[in-house]
Amino acid sequence: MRENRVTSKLPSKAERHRLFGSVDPTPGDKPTSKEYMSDLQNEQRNYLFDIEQVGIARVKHPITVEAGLAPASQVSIGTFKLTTSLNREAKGINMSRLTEHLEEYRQQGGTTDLAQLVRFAKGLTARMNQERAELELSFPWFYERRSPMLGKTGLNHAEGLIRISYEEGRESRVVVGLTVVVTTLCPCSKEISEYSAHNQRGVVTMEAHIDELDMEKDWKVMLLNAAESNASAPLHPILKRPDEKAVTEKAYENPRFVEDMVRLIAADLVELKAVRAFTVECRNEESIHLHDAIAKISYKKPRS
Ligand SMILES: Nc1nc2c(ncn2[C@@H]2O[C@H](COP(=O)(O)OP(=O)(O)OP(=O)(O)O)[C@@H](O)[C@H]2O)c(=O)[nH]1
Repeated sequence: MRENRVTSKLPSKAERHRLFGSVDPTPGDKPTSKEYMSDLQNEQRNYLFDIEQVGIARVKHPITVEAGLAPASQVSIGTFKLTTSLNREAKGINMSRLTEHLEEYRQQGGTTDLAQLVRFAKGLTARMNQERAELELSFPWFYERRSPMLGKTGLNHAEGLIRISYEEGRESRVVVGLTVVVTTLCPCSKEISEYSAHNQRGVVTMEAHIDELDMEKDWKVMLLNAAESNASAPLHPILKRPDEKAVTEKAYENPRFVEDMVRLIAADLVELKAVRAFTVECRNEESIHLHDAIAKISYKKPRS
């Protein structure tokens, strides 16, 4: 194969672009200033159907996360979905206003504070001149975790979720969620074996409809505790041998099926005053199968 070398003086960059197909702008007769441009989105006709949600998704954006566990504040990467309703008389939404709204929120120090995000969703209906708006935000949340015997701190992480639905004149619907990974040890395996018991990572996903924005406790810590305190054992970033012995024995002392996990966590969520309804799912990445074991409970508290 011949040596790959530039054999002559390189053409200028403009000549290179032409060589590769760039052409000059073609003069046209369409308006270039906004006020004279056609505005298809705002054309009013009967477009047959109302649309529940139209907007933008997978919008990556820095977000400040405040927490009841150290670190008290961190900048994380949020993934946003921002949508509004659209009546059948309108052709389209003014989509650029969604990211304009998000940019303003960033400049105001955009956090994951629930009351601020409800105000964000309310502001979206006004800016978009639509009846309903929905915000969905997922983000990794890092929290300090100390090892059980030697107190070695490191960072664990869980996946946070906030979903806010706003409609003028109605109570906002605020749903928070957390996906937490824990250790689960199989009760059947422990019961039937002379020694040992198969255990694995269990992925717990909770979503809770809450009705108190100024909650006295951080909802992330509440959900984290509901998952970890009912597991065979929590996970740690750093474990020295005394720590590893402690978590190994703790898991053996607390065997949990996926069914046990969702029932025990559901009991904790029922006891949480701020929680109005919830779903909890546990998915075990079974260490003795190529498949997972799963279980899910959905629950709605009676109206008090
Ligand atoms: N509604 C709609 N807009 C789209 C779609 N695809 C692209 N766009 C957006 O259209 C936007 C421009 O429309 P508008 O946001 O109404 O822009 P504008 O009318 O100049 O802005 P305003 O003065 O705020 O109304 C661009 O940001 C595009 O992202 C689509 O499928 N539906």
